Amino acid sequence: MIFASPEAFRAALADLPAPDASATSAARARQAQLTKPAGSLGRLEEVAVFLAGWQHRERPRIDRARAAIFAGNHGVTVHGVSAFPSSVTAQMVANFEAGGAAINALSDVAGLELEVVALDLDTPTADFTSAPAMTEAECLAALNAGAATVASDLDLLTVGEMGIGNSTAAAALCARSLGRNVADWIGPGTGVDAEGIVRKAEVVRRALGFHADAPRDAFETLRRVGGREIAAIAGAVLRARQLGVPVVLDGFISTSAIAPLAADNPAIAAHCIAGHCSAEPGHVLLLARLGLDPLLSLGMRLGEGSGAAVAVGVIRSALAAHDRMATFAEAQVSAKL
Ligand SMILES: O=C(O)c1ccc[n+]([C@@H]2O[C@H](COP(=O)([O-])O)[C@@H](O)[C@H]2O)c1
Ligand SMILES: Cc1cc2nc[nH]c2cc1C
Repeated sequence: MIFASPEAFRAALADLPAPDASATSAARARQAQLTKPAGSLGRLEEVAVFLAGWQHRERPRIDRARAAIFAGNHGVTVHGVSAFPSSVTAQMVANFEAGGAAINALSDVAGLELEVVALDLDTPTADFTSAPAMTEAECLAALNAGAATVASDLDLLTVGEMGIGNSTAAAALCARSLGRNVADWIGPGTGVDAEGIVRKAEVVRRALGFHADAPRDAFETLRRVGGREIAAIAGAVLRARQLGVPVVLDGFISTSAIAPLAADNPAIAAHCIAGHCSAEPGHVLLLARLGLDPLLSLGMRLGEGSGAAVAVGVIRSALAAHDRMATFAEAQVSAKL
């Protein structure tokens, strides 16, 4: 067990490593010498410098990268909060294993090792409108399942999830961690209609009321209104930070996993890139609160790490330019007047 107790998780969250300042400045200096007007590769330049800092090298690379996809089931689905039945979670895990899902195609193209972790699908979390979603032991197990997917030799980790009903858990996590009106965090998820959206908001309001007097730290919030796959993402992101592995986040649900962590330590998102901005309406608000500027905005709202995988193509382009371009001196190109 990497996080042996809730206290060990809290201690890790309180003690986040910083990026390597000398690798960051070496990469920035290299960018200034490459054969292009300063800043002309825009965000690609920032991505290369960002990865240099977290990978501790002037020329970051992606030799080994993993897409970790976590699946969990949710007791809150008894309230009719999803357009699909809970059985789809296990069916989609089988589809991931058979190679037929979007993430299979997209992780392959992006050069990512795909690791699918199904978390106790036969035992949904408790209905969090009337009980904590998980016991302490269950939440700890999920955090550790996430942490276990992070190897120290990974150059990059992308995270994703599959869990019918989890857009309601994500909304509850955001509302409890970050405030705002509950309705701001509610959206169609897999495609519920207007009545479904009203129902989801009512469920989240009830859950916030039920847990109002409970402790508000990250572990308790994940345990009370999160889910196993969401806690696993939180554990993976925190473990990646400890090991110096940069992370690409996916959509609203993946990103919601770090909302409670950010409430305790706002620096948690510093090693994360937002791969994309999902069409789920809360995502744009959540990214702004975390200080994350998404790389892509393609109207995607699938989950399962799909947007993060597509963003890896852009990240690879950023690193290829940073690594392979000639400097003004090498190419004998005249510098700016
Ligand atoms: O991540 C997103 O932005 C996202 C937006 C909408 C839906 N999803 C996926 O849809 C499922 C959650 O939707 P729902 O309606 O069952 O709460 C879950 O399996 C997610 O992967 C994911
Ligand atoms: C079919 C299907 C695929 C998914 N992938 C991630 N969430 C999903 C939800 C559904 C319903």
